[in-house]
Amino acid sequence: MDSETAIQLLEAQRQVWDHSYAYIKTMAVQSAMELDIPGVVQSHGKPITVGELGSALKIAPARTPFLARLMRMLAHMGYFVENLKDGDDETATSYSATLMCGFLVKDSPFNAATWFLLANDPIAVDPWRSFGAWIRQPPAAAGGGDFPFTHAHNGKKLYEVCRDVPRIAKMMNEGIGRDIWLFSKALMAKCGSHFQDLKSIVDVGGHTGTISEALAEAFPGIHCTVFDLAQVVSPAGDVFQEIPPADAVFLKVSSSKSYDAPSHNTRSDEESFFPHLSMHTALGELVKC
Ligand SMILES: C[S@@+](CC[C@H](N)C(=O)[O-])C[C@H]1O[C@@H](n2cnc3c(N)ncnc32)[C@H](O)[C@@H]1O
Repeated sequence: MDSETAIQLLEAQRQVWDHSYAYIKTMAVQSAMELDIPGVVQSHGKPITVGELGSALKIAPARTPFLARLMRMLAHMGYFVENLKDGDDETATSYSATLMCGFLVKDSPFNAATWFLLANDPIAVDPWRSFGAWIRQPPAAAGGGDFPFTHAHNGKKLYEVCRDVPRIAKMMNEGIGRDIWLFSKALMAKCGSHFQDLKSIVDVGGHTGTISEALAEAFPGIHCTVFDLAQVVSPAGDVFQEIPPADAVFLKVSSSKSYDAPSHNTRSDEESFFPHLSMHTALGELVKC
């Protein structure tokens, strides 16, 4: 083997190893949340050393080197800024919180813990586990509903699982609620003026009405209708049956793309796995910022 091939193979192997151990990042975030590390670092008010953090978390000194490794990992992932000290004493390294860290703080209005638990729940992970088995099966008869998700959940789509499993419904409602809170602030800050001439609007898949509340507060003249499924609001409806009349339909489009990347409105990966998202492309966007 020539040296160039050897180096290319080693690099390829490194990437495969990265993927083999990808779960470590997820587990590091989970451990940080369980220990409330983000809350302790943020409330400290200034960079906190690993030693101080260990004391605050009541961790035995013998275990502090493990805490140091966890903190280093979380810093590499973007949750903390690391301030290295000269010398070998890992416990003297200090850390301060980044914007990302705020999403893991318990009392934050945009805390992402529930979403994290949902994303790692067997309900979400099982479709991936059975993907190989599903894709080898002959396609189901026409009529829709043939997805890895439905295959893993006895033919049920995500919102049917939500309707039938209270634990998932609770996590979805809480997770979506926190997500919309932040989104509604960004929406009003970045494109609030798009709504000013409207007399009425219907928020399709509007959950419990957080966006409508923000709209009504900014533009008291707008009549907002929140339109969602029966397990979320009452009166309820199904977007595939009818949408109440209004000057405009508001529909937030989910995308896996970065907020900085140009949007080409293609089917996202999630859309293919979670059939409920197809309603987003079925109706298109009202507001493009
Ligand atoms: C991912 S949440 C999005 C909530 C909010 N619009 C946002 O942008 O954050 C999707 C919402 O669509 C609702 N939904 C799903 N299928 C629906 C349907 N067939 N008709 C009406 N609402 C639906 C769900 O109950 C949920 O509240």
